[in-house]
Amino acid sequence: MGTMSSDSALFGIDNLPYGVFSPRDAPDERRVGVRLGDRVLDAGAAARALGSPHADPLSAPSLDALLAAGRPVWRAVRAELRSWLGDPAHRERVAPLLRPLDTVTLRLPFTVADYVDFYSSEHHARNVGEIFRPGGAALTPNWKHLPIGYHGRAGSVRVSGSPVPRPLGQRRPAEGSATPGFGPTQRLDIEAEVGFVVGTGSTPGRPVPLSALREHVFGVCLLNDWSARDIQAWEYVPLGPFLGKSFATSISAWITPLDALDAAWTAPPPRDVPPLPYLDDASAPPGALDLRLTVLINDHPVAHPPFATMYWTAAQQLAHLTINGAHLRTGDLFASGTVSGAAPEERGCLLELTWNGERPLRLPDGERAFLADGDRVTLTAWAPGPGGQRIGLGEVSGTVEPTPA
Ligand SMILES: O=C(O)/C=C/C(=O)CC(=O)CC(=O)O
Ligand SMILES: [Ca+2]
Ligand SMILES: [Mg+2]
Repeated sequence: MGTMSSDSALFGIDNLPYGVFSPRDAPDERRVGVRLGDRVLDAGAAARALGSPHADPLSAPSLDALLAAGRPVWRAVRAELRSWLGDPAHRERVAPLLRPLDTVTLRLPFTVADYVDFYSSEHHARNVGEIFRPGGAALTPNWKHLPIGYHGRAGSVRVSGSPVPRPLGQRRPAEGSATPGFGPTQRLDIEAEVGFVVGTGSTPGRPVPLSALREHVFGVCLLNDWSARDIQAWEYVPLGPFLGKSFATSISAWITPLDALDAAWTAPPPRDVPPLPYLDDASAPPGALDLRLTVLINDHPVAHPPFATMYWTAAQQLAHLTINGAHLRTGDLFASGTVSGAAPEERGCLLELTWNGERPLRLPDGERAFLADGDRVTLTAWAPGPGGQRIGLGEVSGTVEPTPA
């Protein structure tokens, strides 16, 4: 485990992210857990021991019931957890229900309903435009009018620590050949992103306004949208990413409730093109989140993407996702898009960091244009919390395995 994630200062009483764990000696069980420092509270057992009215959702084998319960319950449960874990009066009953993190296995914490991936970093979009469409406009004409996205494959979302086999696929025919290349991807990449987890669904036909974000979104996770650039570059015209991004998407095991991120809201970049009214956040409260990401390859930091620089916010993404009448369901996951800042060391994928392989990264264990088999990629992040503390967002990691024989 990375040293940052074991820093108990990042997971204090003002954080309390949710996950699902199996005790090491009972791998088939699934229990809702709440992280405090380097320990995990068996939340269902605590709720039963302390006579909580919310013992049912907390005793479920996933976060699904808690997500569906809605914001008043999310807030009530958080207040209870703060009291159980912070008030000395409860210490004796709660202490035996806190387990060291290294005695549990963390699981995918909720059932992923629909998965959407946005493309909301202007820096990323400009860089990728220059790399993939040289000579064309870096931004497509629609870019500043709507948050571009694509529907991904919910079933390929996996929890941190799950291996990522190198995908197989077609690539552009070699010069002078009429037949596409085929084989394990030669350009396996990462995309450092933030995922938003929907709790409360919405009504079909009723768009969700910007102001309703917090009624629907329960919390955030870290997300790595593993991408095969050679497969993607050949397949994606005209309908967009397909097999180049549907083989694996990894999320962190801990879902940080939005209620833990109150101190992290900040103003998004200036909107130089006024958006249509349903996307216009000029008079809305600050809609960007100040999350500081780090990308590590084999524990070596390679980038520090700043989430606050994203052009389109989560509220705008949700408003756009539903403007045609599409509705939200509990467990929907929407990802921010690759987080890239203005500076070269703030870029959230290897495609940009190495400029499509032209300028390989120098790591302690050799040069990397794209990922090698055996590489372990980790994303971590923190956010400002109350009183100058830091709120840890945990980590999402995955190790690249060779294509199965
Ligand atoms: O501009 C393109 O052709 C491709 C862009 C991406 O691959 C980025 C993507 O998946 C969305 C994102 O994560 O920002
Ligand atoms: Ca992506
Ligand atoms: Mg994906």
